[in-house]
Amino acid sequence: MGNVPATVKHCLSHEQPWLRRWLVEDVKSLAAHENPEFVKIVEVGPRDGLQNEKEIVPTEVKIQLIDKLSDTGLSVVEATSFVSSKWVPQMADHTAVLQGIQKSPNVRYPVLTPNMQGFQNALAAGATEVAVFGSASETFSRKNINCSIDESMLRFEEVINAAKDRQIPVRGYVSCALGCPHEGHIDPSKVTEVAKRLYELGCYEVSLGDTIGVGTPGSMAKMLLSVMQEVPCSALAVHCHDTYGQALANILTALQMGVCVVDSAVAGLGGCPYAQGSSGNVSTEDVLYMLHGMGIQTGVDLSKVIMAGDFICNALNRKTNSRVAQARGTLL
Ligand SMILES: CC(C)(COP(=O)([O-])OP(=O)([O-])OC[C@H]1O[C@@H](n2cnc3c(N)ncnc32)[C@H](O)[C@@H]1OP(=O)([O-])[O-])[C@@H](O)C(=O)NCCC(=O)NCCSC(=O)C[C@@](C)(O)CC(=O)[O-]
Repeated sequence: MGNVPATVKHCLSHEQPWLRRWLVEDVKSLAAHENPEFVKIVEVGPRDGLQNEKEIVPTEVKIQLIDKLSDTGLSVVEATSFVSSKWVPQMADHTAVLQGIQKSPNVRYPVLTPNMQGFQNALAAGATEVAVFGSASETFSRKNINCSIDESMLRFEEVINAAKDRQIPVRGYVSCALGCPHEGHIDPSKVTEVAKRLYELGCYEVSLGDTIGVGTPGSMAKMLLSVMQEVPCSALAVHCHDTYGQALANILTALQMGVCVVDSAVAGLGGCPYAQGSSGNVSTEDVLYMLHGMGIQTGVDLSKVIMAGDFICNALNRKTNSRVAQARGTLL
């Protein structure tokens, strides 16, 4: 058991028979996953990072932010949301943003589409990749997208089928994967069920969201162990908010379990409009610093991301949430 990740040892110490059986069978392949060589970063700052801003951010600022991020080596920059402007006024300029950016051939620009109306608007604006977003919590689903989990799956199925016809890749999100602002604890089996449904409907990647940043390496490991029984690890991403300061530890746990895709936001911007009290996403700068320090490649230039972070923080008149950006110049 010498090579077994610490998180797994911790789980073993809990003596759960199902977990023990699973671990005995699979622990070798799990250990072999330690430290992936390459991690794909999905930059969600322009969408998840800005959607909760009280003051409307000028469209030109959003465009400049995305253009700066496109020049950092990032391969995915989530650009905006085709949701109702009554629900999320900050994303009302989705079409202007998507059409105003300088699209780099090396970068993909997914946009959120909760239903067919959003999908059609996104297509008309020139979107070439979309994302549907579900939840493992019934209450959060109703508050966020105004329908039950089952109803959301019917909407997503329509979007995914329409996207398949046009060969448009669809990413899926599962919110509240480690806790819900309304229901509290969410059972890993519920996360697994929703993730599996999204994957089986045709999402090429399912991002597991700690929407309110309450997870710990313990709950992340338990949740992933459950989800990985139904969805291949290669199709999973983690999306951590940093409310309780656990995001990097949770990401490290996911990496040790074989996850190779991490969502993050430049300058640690963010928060969900339907998850009061949740703080920003883990900052891209801090994730990059950790990954590069572990010898993991990302293809992303940290100093350029820091500059993009400076730009948006100046525009918002805000101090960065990135610890790496704060430390720069004092320690390096
Ligand atoms: C999903 C809806 C649209 C349903 O909203 P609804 O009100 O239930 O929709 P409806 O079908 O009943 O239609 C009502 C009105 O909305 C319009 N409408 C209907 N659909 C659209 C659309 N796509 N775009 C623009 N308008 C739309 C529709 O045209 C109609 O307009 P009206 O006739 O009243 O003038 C709404 O609830 C909504 O926009 N919610 C916002 C959800 C959101 O953006 N949440 C934040 C992102 S999720 C997140 O941050 C979590 C994540 C992904 O980051 C991961 C994590 O951290 O966990």
